[in-house]
Amino acid sequence: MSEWHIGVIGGSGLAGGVGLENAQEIAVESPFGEPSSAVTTGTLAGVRVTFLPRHGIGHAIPPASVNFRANIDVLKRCGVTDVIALSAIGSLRADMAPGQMVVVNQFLDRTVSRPASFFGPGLVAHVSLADPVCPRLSEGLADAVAAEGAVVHRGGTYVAIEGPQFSTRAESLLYRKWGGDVIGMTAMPEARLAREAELPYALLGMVTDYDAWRTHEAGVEAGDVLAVMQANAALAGQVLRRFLASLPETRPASPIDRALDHAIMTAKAQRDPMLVAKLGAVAGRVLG
Ligand SMILES: CSC[C@H]1O[C@H](OP(=O)(O)O)[C@H](O)[C@@H]1O
Ligand SMILES: Nc1ncnc2[nH]cnc12
Repeated sequence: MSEWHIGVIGGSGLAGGVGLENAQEIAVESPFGEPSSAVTTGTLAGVRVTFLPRHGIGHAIPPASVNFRANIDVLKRCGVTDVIALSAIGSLRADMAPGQMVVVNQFLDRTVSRPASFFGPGLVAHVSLADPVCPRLSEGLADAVAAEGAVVHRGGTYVAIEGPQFSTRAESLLYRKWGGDVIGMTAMPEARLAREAELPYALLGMVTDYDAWRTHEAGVEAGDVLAVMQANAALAGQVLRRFLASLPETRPASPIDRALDHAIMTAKAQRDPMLVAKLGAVAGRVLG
């Protein structure tokens, strides 16, 4: 068995899992509350994989109610070393067409109501988010998509909206002016929290629609998104399997494994012991 342990967060249309071998369902508790569901852990292409459906079983959890902290905490507790997030995304560009894949590398965060950090009063930390995704996971995923014969865009800026409504045409046009390439409702604060938990994170987005900026066309409907996702779910599984098969046996260290090295500001004597205890999985490496 390789040293990698990949956490896979499955988005819309992907709650059914990724076909793990020797799969076992485990309900893992988190001090941050209820995760979206129990995790399923098993192997794929000889690599340990732990799967979590972002919106819960049967897509019962809307984007703003996903407990992103609990989800990331639970993956960390399971011993995951790296996270691959799979998402349905709208396109803000003519050349990113439905059915194509985008390996996202930047974010514009417009979410407003979600706890976006594991840290807080009594334990202050500031991680760097300049480069919010892991380059080696991203490159490996993009190579796997290309090897499957699908169109892949290597990089793209994801606008994270609060939802649950899709955007107005004016918002969609504004996000294009801001430099947004794709749009979704879930990658933030997921990516922020993965970084705080020192988990390298990559986001494979499957383009399902053109959002609302093409003013001569009808706006996006959830049914359209799900139809494209259903058509692409098998491809997502094949890409994942190929990506896992491409991983070397040994996992070289990543700088993201040590994202908290210089992040914690609060003096030892001033730290809130309750919060320190809660952060055992996420930040135990640096909290001692
Ligand atoms: C079903 S359309 C909107 C829904 O799809 C995306 O979810 P995910 O990122 O989990 O695949 C989008 O962000 C919305 O939550
Ligand atoms: N156009 C869109 N806006 C927000 N989230 C989405 N998920 C898929 N398509 C989307």
